[in-house]
Amino acid sequence: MDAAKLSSLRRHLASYLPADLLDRVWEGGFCVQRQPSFRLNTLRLGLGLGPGPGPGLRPEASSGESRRSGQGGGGGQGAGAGQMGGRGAAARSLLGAFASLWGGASAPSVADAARPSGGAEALEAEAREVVRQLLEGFGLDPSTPVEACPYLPAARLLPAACAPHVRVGGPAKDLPPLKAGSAYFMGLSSMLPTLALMAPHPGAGAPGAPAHAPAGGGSSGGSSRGRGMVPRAGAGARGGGREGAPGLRVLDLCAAPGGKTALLADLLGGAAGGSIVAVDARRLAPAAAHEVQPRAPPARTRGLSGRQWVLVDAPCTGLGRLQLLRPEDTWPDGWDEQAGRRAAIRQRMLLRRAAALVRPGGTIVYSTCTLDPQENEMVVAWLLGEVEGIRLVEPLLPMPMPATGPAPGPGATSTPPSEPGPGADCGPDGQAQPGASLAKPLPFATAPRRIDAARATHPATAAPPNPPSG
Ligand SMILES: C[S@@+](CC[C@H](N)C(=O)[O-])C[C@H]1O[C@@H](n2cnc3c(N)ncnc32)[C@H](O)[C@@H]1O
Repeated sequence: MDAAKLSSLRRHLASYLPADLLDRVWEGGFCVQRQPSFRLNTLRLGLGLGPGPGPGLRPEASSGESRRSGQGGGGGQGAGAGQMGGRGAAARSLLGAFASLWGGASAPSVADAARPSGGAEALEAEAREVVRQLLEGFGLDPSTPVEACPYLPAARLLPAACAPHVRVGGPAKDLPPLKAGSAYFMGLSSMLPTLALMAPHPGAGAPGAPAHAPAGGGSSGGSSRGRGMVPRAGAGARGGGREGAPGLRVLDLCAAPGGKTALLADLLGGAAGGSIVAVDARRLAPAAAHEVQPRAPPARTRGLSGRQWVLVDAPCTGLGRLQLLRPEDTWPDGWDEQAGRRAAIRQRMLLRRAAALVRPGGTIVYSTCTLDPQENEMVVAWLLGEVEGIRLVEPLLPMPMPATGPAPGPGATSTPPSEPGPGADCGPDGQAQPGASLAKPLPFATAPRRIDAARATHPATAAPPNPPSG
């Protein structure tokens, strides 16, 4: 990138990032090799395992792994969990809820119940073997402790020492588990959009409460009588599982290359009557659309049929990735001053389409991997002004939601940018930042916004303006 473009990129970032954060983003992007500790914080990676018989790698210790309890205290050891401060108890109970909802040790999920006998053990053994091969491949002691991921039972948090080995396009891709497709690397922030689909939100009623607030009900948040997509902590315990999952139909509107689709399939693998339809403008061989059916339907279906989620993991300028780049990386060569504006037009088109497709009572999650408010807050504010009967809800995530950027514009029916949720503060790629202050929240690169469709008022079917090419 030439000097003129670099300075215009810096001016652009300075228009919405606080100066100290801008410095950190900038340094992280271009001088990362001189700041290895920062890089290590932002590259605390989860290891997803697939394909497997189900989502059930329990967050329990296996040989060489740190032990974690399931319910409640289970969240105490995860990324950033040590910096929960006054929010610690809430965070622990939330993480406990996530763990129990998704197959944690104390509460088998629907998928756990459906898994063929021996499946969990087989997957556990596979996880150990994958971890061993990766650590060996990185030249580390294969008995190095590896933590379970509190948000996804079928994942592991690799030790920070692995970070230098797993950069995009780095040598790790040639290690056997990755070549064989039995594992993939995923930044924790990449899990957030999927978690946001499933997370409860403040004001979510008890199971059995009305599915959603009345149409046009104004802001959500604490006053909402709506119901989260998953039960609250403790609900759906043993023998129950994910009450929100049965009958779920998920449309993954921007699916390629498929990281979040795979995560969704992991998490919903055993849900009765559920399906994921994943589409993308990019053509993937042999076809552009894939339907993923649950692997093993459970014996019985619990209520809440026909729930619908739409995930819009939109194409964007990707400025959040600055943090992850090394000087030799060529990106963001494609960036120019109009890139955000062009991306926003396409994002609006996609969100409008999602709003037309989602059923009343359904949920849209919108996410990007950019820091630019014109592609984030402003796009969501636009949709809220454009479509009646939808509202923004703040999912309770085990990692905080973004709290920066301009408030939504006039006409928006939304909550203001949220306080960070329980958990640790986050860096620009959404990773936990040990030692960062909760009083000064940082933005996410991947910043999922969840929009609930309360009633059947859809935008006109007329297509929005064509997005510019490129
Ligand atoms: C950020 S990527 C999605 C990443 C993906 N969700 C994952 O987790 O692997 C955005 C995707 O949107 C796709 N896209 C762009 N315009 C689109 C459109 N009009 N309809 C559907 N997909 C589109 C791009 O091809 C790209 O694959």
